[in-house]
Amino acid sequence: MFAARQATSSVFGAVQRRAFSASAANATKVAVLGAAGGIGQPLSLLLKLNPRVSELALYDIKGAPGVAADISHINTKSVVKGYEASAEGIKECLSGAEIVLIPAGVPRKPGMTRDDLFNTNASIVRDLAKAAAESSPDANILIISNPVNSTVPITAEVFKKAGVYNPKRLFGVTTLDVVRASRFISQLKSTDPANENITVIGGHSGATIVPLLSQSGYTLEGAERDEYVKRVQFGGDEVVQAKGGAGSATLSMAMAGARFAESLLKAAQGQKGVIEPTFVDSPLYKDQGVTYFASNVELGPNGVEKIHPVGKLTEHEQSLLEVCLKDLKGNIEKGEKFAKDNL
Ligand SMILES: NC(=O)C1=CN([C@@H]2O[C@H](COP(=O)(O)OP(=O)(O)OC[C@H]3O[C@@H](n4cnc5c(N)ncnc54)[C@H](O)[C@@H]3O)[C@@H](O)[C@H]2O)C=CC1
Ligand SMILES: O=C([O-])CC(=O)C(=O)O
Repeated sequence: MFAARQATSSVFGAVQRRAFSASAANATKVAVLGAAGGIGQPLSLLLKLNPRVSELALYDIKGAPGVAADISHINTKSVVKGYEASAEGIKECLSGAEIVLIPAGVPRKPGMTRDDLFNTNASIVRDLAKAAAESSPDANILIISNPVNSTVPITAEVFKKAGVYNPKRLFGVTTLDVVRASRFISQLKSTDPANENITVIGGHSGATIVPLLSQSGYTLEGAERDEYVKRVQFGGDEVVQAKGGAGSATLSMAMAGARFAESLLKAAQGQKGVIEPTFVDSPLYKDQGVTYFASNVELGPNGVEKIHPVGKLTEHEQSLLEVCLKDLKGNIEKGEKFAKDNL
C-alpha cells in the first residue's frame, strides 16, 4: 500500500494525499476503452493507484481481462474488472461510469501525421462513442485517440444523434502538450518542471498546438523561441522517431491522461479552482467557424464549469494562433463531415 500510494503522490502531488480519506465517500467508476494498448496499460495502472477511483473497468478488442487480472493484484482498494470484446462486454464496462477514457486506435509510424490516422481511428472512435452514448450518456468522455482535433467532433456528433450530447462533458485530452511545454521550458530556464504550468491553447497536432510562454512570464527570442515552439508543437514526432516504428508516446501520455482524470475527479468531488487546458466545444472562436478549441477550462461537478478566454498574447503568439485557427477549422470540419456521411 505504501509503495503504491507513494508512487501516486509523486505523480500528482500533496493534494492527492489529503484526498485519501475523503475518497471513501466517493464511489467512482472509471472506464478505459483500449485498455490493453501502449497507453491503455500504464494509464490503467496509474488509475489503479488513484484513491479517488473505486472501480476500474477495462475494455479492449483483445487482452483487457489479462491486463485487469494483473492490475487487480495491486494492493489499493479499487475493484478492477476486464471485459471481453462483445456488445454485452462494452455495455457492462461503460454502465455507471463517471469517466470514460478512450485511447483506442492505431498510433503513428515515422513519416505519418496524426491526420493520417483518421481513416482508421475515425470509425473506431465513432463505434466506441456510440456505445458510450447508449450505456454511459452522462459520463465525462475523454478522447485520447488521434487525430483529437477530428475525433472529438465525431464523438460530439454521435452524442447529438443519440440525443444525449452534453458539451460540458466531452474533452479532448491535450494535457501532454502542457506537460511537454512545461518540461521543455524548465530545461531552458533550469527551473523545477513540477512548478511549471505553461498554458497551451488550440488543438493537438503540429501548428494547432500554441504554447503561451508570455502568460507564465517568460520571454524567448529569435531562434531559441522558434526552436522551443517547434519542439512543443512536434514533441509527438520526437517520440515517434525515437521509437522507430514501434508507436508513439505511451508512458508520458498515460501520465497526462491520468492527471486529467485526476483533475476531473477532484473537481467532481468538490475541489474548487481546478483548471486544465483541454479541447472542448468552445465559444471562443465560433465566430470564425472554429467550434472546438483548447484553452484553460475550469472543471466542476458538471464537467466544464468555465471556459477561460485566451487572454493577452504577444504579437508572435497571435501569429501562431492565426495559423492554428485555420488548420483547426479544417480538422474539425473533416470530423463533422465523416460523422455526417457515416452515422
Ligand atoms: N491525445 C494525445 O495526446 C495522444 C494520443 N495518442 C493516440 O492514442 C491512440 C492509442 O495509442 P497507443 O496506445 O500507443 O496505441 P496501441 O496500438 O498500443 O493501443 C491501442 C489499443 O486500442 C485497441 N483497440 C483498437 N480498436 C479498438 C476498439 N474498437 N475497441 C477497443 N479497443 C480497441 C487495440 O487493441 C490496442 O490495444 C493513438 O491513436 C495515438 O495516436 C497517443 C499519444 C498522445
Ligand atoms: O504524436 C503522436 O502521434 C502521439 C501524440 O499525439 C503525441 O505524442 O502528442
